[in-house]
Amino acid sequence: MKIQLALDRFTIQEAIEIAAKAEKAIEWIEVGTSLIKEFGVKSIYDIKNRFPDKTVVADIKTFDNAKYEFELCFRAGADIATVMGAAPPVTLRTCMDTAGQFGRQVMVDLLNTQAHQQAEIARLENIIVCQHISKDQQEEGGGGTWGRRAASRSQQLAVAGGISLENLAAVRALQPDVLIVGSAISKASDPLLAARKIKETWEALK
Ligand SMILES: O=C(CO)[C@H](O)[C@H](O)COP(=O)(O)O
Repeated sequence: MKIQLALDRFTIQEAIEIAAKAEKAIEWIEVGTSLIKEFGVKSIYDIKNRFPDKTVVADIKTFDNAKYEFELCFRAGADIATVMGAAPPVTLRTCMDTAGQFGRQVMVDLLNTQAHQQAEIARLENIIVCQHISKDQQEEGGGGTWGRRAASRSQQLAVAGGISLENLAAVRALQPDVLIVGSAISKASDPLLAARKIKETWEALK
């Protein structure tokens, strides 16, 4: 299991400082959608530049204009960029093609996808699918559940949305490859300790 630290609603400098604190206990760093919207692809560039050995995920949540947006992310140094699974099939194909040209990867966010879209996505090879309970669903309270692992063995499963020590057992049952954790680490008084506790608890749940 890898931890992807999601950095949202910070300045670039704050995001770098939090990632630096948690660095030893996380594998992937997500440049959150909010950072990309507020500061542009400079946020991706600065974070990859500071953490060249980490896998950097640009959570751009592409829905259209896939080639342009994915090229922006990859040229800025992202190893992985995200696309919404509810986007038109041509957009998903273009993301896959663009990632292939750069030797990078695609994460497909299943938020609000319909069954027929999930079935199409399950056929894609070598992607990361993300089961995601959105911020709005979290804030509304109790809305949304994480789905199950897709059929394709070449796909990795990531799970996101309000993950904390309290719901780790439920998340563990989904057998994800990647745990996307934001606030539970980034808002903790000691982000390194918070990330380590998640890892230890995860191991203890085996
Ligand atoms: O994609 C996201 C928001 O759109 C975040 O990465 C995700 O929600 C993780 O943050 P948190 O653990 O605070 O929910």
